[in-house]
Amino acid sequence: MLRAHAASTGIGRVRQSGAQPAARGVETRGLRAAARGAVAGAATPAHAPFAAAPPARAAAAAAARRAPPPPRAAPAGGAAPAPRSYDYDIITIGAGSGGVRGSRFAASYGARVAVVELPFEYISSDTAGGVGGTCVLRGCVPKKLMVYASEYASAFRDSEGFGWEGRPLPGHSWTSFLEAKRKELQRLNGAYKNTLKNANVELIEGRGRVVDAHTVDVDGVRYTAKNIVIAVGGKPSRISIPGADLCITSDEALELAERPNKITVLGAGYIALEFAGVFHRFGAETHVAFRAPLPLRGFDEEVRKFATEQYAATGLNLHAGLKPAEVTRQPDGRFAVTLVGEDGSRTVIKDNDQVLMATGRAPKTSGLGLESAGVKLGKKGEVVVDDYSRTNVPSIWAVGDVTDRINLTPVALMEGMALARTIVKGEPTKPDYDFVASAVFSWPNIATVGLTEEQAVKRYGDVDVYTSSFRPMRNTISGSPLRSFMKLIVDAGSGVVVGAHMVGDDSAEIMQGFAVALKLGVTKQQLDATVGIHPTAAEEFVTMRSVSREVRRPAAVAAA
Ligand SMILES: Cc1cc2nc3c(=O)[nH]c(=O)nc-3n(C[C@H](O)[C@H](O)[C@H](O)COP(=O)(O)OP(=O)(O)OC[C@H]3O[C@@H](n4cnc5c(N)ncnc54)[C@H](O)[C@@H]3O)c2cc1C
Ligand SMILES: NC(=O)c1ccc[n+]([C@@H]2O[C@H](COP(=O)([O-])OP(=O)(O)OC[C@H]3O[C@@H](n4cnc5c(N)ncnc54)[C@H](O)[C@@H]3O)[C@@H](O)[C@H]2O)c1
Repeated sequence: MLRAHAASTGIGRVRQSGAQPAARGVETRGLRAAARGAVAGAATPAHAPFAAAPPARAAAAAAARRAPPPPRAAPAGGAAPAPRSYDYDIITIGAGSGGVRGSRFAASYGARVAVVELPFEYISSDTAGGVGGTCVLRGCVPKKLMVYASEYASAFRDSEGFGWEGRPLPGHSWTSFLEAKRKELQRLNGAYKNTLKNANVELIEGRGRVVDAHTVDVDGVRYTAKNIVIAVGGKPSRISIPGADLCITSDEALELAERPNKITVLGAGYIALEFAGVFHRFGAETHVAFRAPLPLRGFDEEVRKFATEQYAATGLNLHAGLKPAEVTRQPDGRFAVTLVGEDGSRTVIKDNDQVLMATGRAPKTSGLGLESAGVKLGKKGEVVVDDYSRTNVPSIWAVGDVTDRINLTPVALMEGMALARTIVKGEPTKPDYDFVASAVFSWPNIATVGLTEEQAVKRYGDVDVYTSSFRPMRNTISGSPLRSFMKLIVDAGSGVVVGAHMVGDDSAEIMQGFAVALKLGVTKQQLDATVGIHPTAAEEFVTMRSVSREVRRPAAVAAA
């Protein structure tokens, strides 16, 4: 079965069948389902915050476009007197995961919707972006394509143990890969535009800026809307050290004209470890430098330790407990990175072709006009929203990374869909953040759902921990030293599984199914009663019979 990324689903996947283009086929299904919802919504207009007009009105409104409206008094808090009619029911700024999904669903429920997006470029800036957003154009998709490309290198090496001969390894053309990847991104960008068109969402290309509680400016043209949705996502944030401007970010790492021979990655979060894995598998001498004793802050402590051992076993160079101090250009054009330890000691990593700064991302709110419209921003510049994604200005809402809740595509999709229901259908819907699974597509993969052991102990006090570390069957004769690790965390009181974690091949694929089980409240007993699929690594999750650790709260605390 062929699987491809589909415009319709944000990050969903589609079966390719028949002559119908994959993205289209699924979109039709999605829209049909959504259209059914629209009929249901239309039957109860009294509950809706506004009466939705036929989509044709949106086009007419756009055609009758407009000199800037006369200035309105817009006191902070958005309490400006509302005009009698608006160009749109909803204008969304940003056509990424959250913006596209929310707009599409809102339109399917009958709202007049427009979405504003910057023109397409591979590398984003204040003036460039593209329909599809970060995930599709410079995040999940191109990153995963790079991961796939790099995996062949270790697969070729491992195949020798199984009798495949043919040293040296086949050569890799970076240029052909880059071309293929770019073509795919262009296809996806087009598919997403079609998705919007088919859903009757008007696309306005340009840079959006909020003027007041009901007005958006796009490169000098003003549009009014009953509701404004901010879905502008985030951008890489550079730490302020001398030579920061010499570093690349994830945007550029996806677009390098040549494969680096040596690279240093600063930071040890998702992006750092995923790109480190890619370049390392491609054969680059790869260094990862980070401040903490272990990478992947926020992950289960035991998982962090195990993953660190595995990263080291692949030959990745890890530099723990070091702060980046400076990046300089050497006379030969390459780069030197200086790191400083807590004790003031200095480590210099020389001769890097690239230095990747993967030190986090920041909400893209500067210059968006939010403060002058009275919208409250947080410390990182994130838009502060309530449980329904509403800001302190009642007609302005925000979804996705710009709100800095859980910065993942499926979460942005969920928030967009919930918001469409809230605004258009008049059914206040909170996104549900329980048991959001995620994966780090590093070498090896890490996947997780639910609580870490540390969080579980804090929440439940008495916790049973089941762990298993093993050499996967493939690696018994492939020669790869890599092992896998699985961990289940059980609330000892109820027997409910509250956390599942894995380090190893296929862990992202395996964890998706366990996320469903945990979301439904699976107990350890029910996992034990499940028959495994043999021989797989996944079966280990249903065959961990002996408890590795019983963590119990101190008697005094239990008695209190
Ligand atoms: C390298 C990388 C890898 C990632 N990998 C994964 C992964 O594997 N899995 C996962 O779940 N998540 C991943 N993410 C995170 C994921 O990409 C984001 O969580 C997701 O894209 C957030 O969607 P969004 O709608 O909030 O914003 P975005 O997708 O960022 O979309 C925002 C859009 O708004 C546009 N915009 C910004 N300002 C304006 C303006 N003023 N006017 C008009 N348009 C504007 C931008 O051009 C952009 O298209 C990754 C991120 C990165 C950077
Ligand atoms: N596979 C996925 O699902 C995936 C992949 C990539 C990104 N994402 C999302 O994007 C978000 C951003 O990813 P990210 O890796 O950029 O962020 P992150 O928060 O995961 O990691 C940032 C890293 O930079 C370090 N850092 C921050 N400030 C620093 C400083 N001043 N000096 C030195 N180090 C510093 C942090 O300690 C951390 O190691 C993630 O949190 C995740 O939600 C998800």
